[in-house]
Amino acid sequence: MPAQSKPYSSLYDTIVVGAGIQGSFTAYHLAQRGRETLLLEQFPLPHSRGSSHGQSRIIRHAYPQEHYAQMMAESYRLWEQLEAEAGVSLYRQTGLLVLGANTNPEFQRCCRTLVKHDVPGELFTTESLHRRFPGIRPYHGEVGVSDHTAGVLSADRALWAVQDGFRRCGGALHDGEKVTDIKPGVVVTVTTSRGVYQAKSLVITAGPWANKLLAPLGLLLPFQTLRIKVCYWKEKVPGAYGVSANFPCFLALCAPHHIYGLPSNEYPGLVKICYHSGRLADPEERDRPAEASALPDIQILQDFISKYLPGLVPEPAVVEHCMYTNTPDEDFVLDRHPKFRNIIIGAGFSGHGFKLAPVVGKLLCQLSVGEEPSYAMEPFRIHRFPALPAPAL
Ligand SMILES: Cc1cc2nc3c(=O)[nH]c(=O)nc-3n(C[C@H](O)[C@H](O)[C@H](O)COP(=O)(O)OP(=O)(O)OC[C@H]3O[C@@H](n4cnc5c(N)ncnc54)[C@H](O)[C@@H]3O)c2cc1C
Ligand SMILES: O=C(O)[C@@H]1CCCCN1
Repeated sequence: MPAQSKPYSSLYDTIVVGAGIQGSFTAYHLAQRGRETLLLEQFPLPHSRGSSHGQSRIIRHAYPQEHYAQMMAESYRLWEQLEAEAGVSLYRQTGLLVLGANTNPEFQRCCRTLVKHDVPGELFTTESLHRRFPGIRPYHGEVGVSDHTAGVLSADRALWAVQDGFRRCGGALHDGEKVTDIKPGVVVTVTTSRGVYQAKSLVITAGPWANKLLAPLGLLLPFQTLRIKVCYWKEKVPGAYGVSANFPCFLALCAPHHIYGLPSNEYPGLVKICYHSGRLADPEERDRPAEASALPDIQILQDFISKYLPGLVPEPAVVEHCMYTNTPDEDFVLDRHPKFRNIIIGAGFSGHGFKLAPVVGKLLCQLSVGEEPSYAMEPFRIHRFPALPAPAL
């Protein structure tokens, strides 16, 4: 049994299910407020089966949607606070370049939020873009806008730091302990592979497993769980696309799904470039071989690299895997269960939730303690989905 566990059937203030970045930050905020909190994780930590593992994630102010752009100032502050508390560096500033046609509405919305939030950056014409970033060829005459505040978060290290911070505030983290049953009530009863616990509120942050826990609670959210290929591409001249050469992160606004990249850093000589989509996959069978008709994501990336990034070898050198849990509008779900109001759901982070985890965790903590959330929650409500199945309870 973990050192900090309470006896069988102990009563906690809050139980958080899932120790990915969102559950870990939620638990950290709860413990910082002195709430007795239990964080349960099905796999031994660290693990690479969900969405929060790996070396790197982009952090940026450049968002087309105002509701995310306005959370970023606080998110940067909370990341900085965690770095100071943990005594580790989690963020490296690299800047980010958004590439698109100047008529692209998403590109224009990004430019507007950057101006509105006074984010330092520059606009690039097709010509000035190529002059400033000779490694990029704007193949279809794209223009660019940069966000100088953007950079890379060290994902694995961040996850460890927040879990460590949670424990230092007195929180109990049980890994290798799967939640198998949830009984709603004024006091929620949670059964796991090792015991039974009770809490006044429950937060479900189970990533791609969210619907597996929600279905027995009469709720199926319209999530698509996707397996994403995390591809690294070799530089023809080592370091040419590296952080030390001031190469930025980039986000190319391509149809139907964006392509994004991070400068070479974690694996020297290799640049991370991925497609912002993947094939449908159950997280329990993530690596089951694809059907012949599977998404041609690698070919799409090879084609992009040949056209736009001539200094890279257009063959992936390393391929890793990670899960997205997408909502139809790619906005998160941060809400109470429609029937069981002391059960809070944080899910559907749609491939862009890591940078916002400090604020997401704060909002889920506020919902679970019954406080008014610090931001307008409308974009994240469950009732935005029209055809929810009627709760079977
Ligand atoms: C390839 C890739 C690139 C990305 N790039 C970026 C980026 O650049 N910037 C950015 O901001 N975001 C990015 N994201 C998105 C970000 O990583 C995710 O939004 C975030 O990690 C989601 O975290 P989570 O805690 O919701 O899910 P997870 O990390 O999956 O955590 C859920 C946890 O719940 C546990 N769990 C599930 N069921 C149970 C159960 N029954 N009992 C106990 N535990 C359970 C799981 O084991 C898991 O550990 C990217 C994601 C991927 C996959
Ligand atoms: O959240 C981000 O910044 C990136 C953008 C591109 C897709 C993956 N996530």
